[in-house]
Amino acid sequence: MADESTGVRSGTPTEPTGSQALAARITVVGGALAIGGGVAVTALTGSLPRSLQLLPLAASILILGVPHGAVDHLVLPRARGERVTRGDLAFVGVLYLVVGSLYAAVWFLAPAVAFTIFIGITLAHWGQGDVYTLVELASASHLETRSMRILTALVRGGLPMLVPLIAFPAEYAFVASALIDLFDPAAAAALDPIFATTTRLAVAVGFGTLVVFTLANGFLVADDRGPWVIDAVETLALLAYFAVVPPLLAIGCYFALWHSLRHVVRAMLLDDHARGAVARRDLPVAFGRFARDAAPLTAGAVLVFVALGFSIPATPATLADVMGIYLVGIAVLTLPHVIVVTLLDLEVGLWSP
Ligand SMILES: CC1=C(/C=C/C(C)=C/C=C/C(C)=C/C=O)C(C)(C)CCC1
Ligand SMILES: [Fe+2]
Repeated sequence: MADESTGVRSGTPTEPTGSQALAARITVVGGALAIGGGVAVTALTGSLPRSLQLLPLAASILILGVPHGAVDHLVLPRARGERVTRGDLAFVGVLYLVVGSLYAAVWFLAPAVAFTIFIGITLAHWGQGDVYTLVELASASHLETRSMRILTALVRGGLPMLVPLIAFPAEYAFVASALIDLFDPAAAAALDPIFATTTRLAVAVGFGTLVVFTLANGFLVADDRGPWVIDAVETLALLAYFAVVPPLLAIGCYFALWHSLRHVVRAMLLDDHARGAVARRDLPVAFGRFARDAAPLTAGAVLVFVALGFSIPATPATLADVMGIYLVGIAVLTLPHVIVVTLLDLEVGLWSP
């Protein structure tokens, strides 16, 4: 069905199909809920206690967040129009086992290094997800070159990873310690220079320059200014969002309703049944299909979190410890997930336009 094509191989943006148009609307609604909800809660409550700020992140264990990666064993064959074979399952299983174990070992041996890697992976991965949505669902003509796509990925990933560092250094340091202390309470001090005013100032100037340069360049090269406006509005809205909403709350809402929802929609468009349901505007069926596909490995991920909780040197005693275990678990599962998503990107030519 050419009408339902989800390929971007041509490099030339095409008119979105019916299911893509609805998919794009879903991402806009999710994004507006995350940003509107986060800003409204912050405006109404001032500074919410951490235990309440953590609620969206906690919900992401079962809602959208963890499940978005739990279909990794299905997406590649579906993107190729093939049936899912035992070989596909084995490939993703071994990938998760090998890459996840190696990276878990880094957490045990050098937790401050592992944390820094985590921030870098997340920056690249959340950036790559937004580039996919802009190219595929918003038909962004200003992202026709690989260099514009890479710049945009750095901007989009930098918003959640760098703006909180500039705006909320104490919260950022708290989260860094919560994760690192699980393995070695002395190790977090190595990251102190990152939170120094001069470092944050340099990050602010460097990242601000990148944002302005990327948006200005996009404006100049865009054939169609509509998608560029979407890109610019989203970028500035996320910039403001991460600058004012306390990061635990901000990241929790963003992870579920921005990054994960966008990937869930992408996965639904790759599945014949879910895509058909989206085309019929039957969202309960589309999300139901996704939930069924994601359920077994979401449960598997929860087992990984529990196993991690038992393996760390410390005995988890506080909410910060539990949050730390969840985030380290996500980190370990995210590295293989990034490899699958990158293969998926390559499948549709996202990085060779
Ligand atoms: C919670 C939190 C942080 C880190 C969150 C990260 C790094 C989350 C990564 C999630 C991933 C990779 C999900 C999978 O797609 C920061 C930025 C230190 C700031 C303080 C709050
Ligand atoms: Fe992801």
